[in-house]
Amino acid sequence: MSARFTDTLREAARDDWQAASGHRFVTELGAGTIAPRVMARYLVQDHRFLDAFLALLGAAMAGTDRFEARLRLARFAGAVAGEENTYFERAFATLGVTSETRRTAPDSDATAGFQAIMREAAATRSYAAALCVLTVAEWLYLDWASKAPKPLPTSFVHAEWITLHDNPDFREFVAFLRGELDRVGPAEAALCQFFFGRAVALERRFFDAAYEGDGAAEIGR
Ligand SMILES: Cc1ncc(C[n+]2csc(CCO)c2C)c(N)n1
Repeated sequence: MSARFTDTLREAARDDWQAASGHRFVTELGAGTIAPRVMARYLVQDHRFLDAFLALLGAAMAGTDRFEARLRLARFAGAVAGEENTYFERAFATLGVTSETRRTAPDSDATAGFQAIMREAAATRSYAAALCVLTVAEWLYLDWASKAPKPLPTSFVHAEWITLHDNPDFREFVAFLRGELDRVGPAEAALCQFFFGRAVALERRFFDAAYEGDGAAEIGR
């Protein structure tokens, strides 16, 4: 039996995939030992990621050839715009991240890189290219979150960031994205490799960035 197209893409990006899904950030999050300033720095950047992510979801919604897929993407967009946003607000309040910090902290290179690749994927007007970046962002998060140790850490800031990415709805959405990419990707295989591989490398860098920048502008001091 031949491998699924999405398995082939992941295999080609294996080093970065494993480095990201087994990252120090993931281990410390699961153990509940992550430094509050690291978590704060990560979430400030991730909230910006979410904005470009929704724009990319819109591009996929516009680009798909199937009504069923458009509905599924639209439902997900609604869920993201609702629930996850309240997580960020509650987490920022608990971590003492002010609106001033959220506004003025500069984009990390990884954040800028993600915003660029999401814009680039949207600009190709290729449903497959948009799906590649979306699939990496969801599937890689499901991968590490589903391997988190139980019981979950006691703080909602940690536990909810895990359960947001490891629950039946999310699992089903990843399965949907992979199915779509398996369906439309092979016709644009080179383009897919290009976007998928770079997106995985950016996920790794995004976690790295949470541990960088302990300079004067550090969040949480
Ligand atoms: C760098 C980074 N990569 C992937 C995700 C995962 N993710 C992005 S948007 C979204 C939908 C709402 O849960 C999910 C799961 C993230 N948060 N940050």
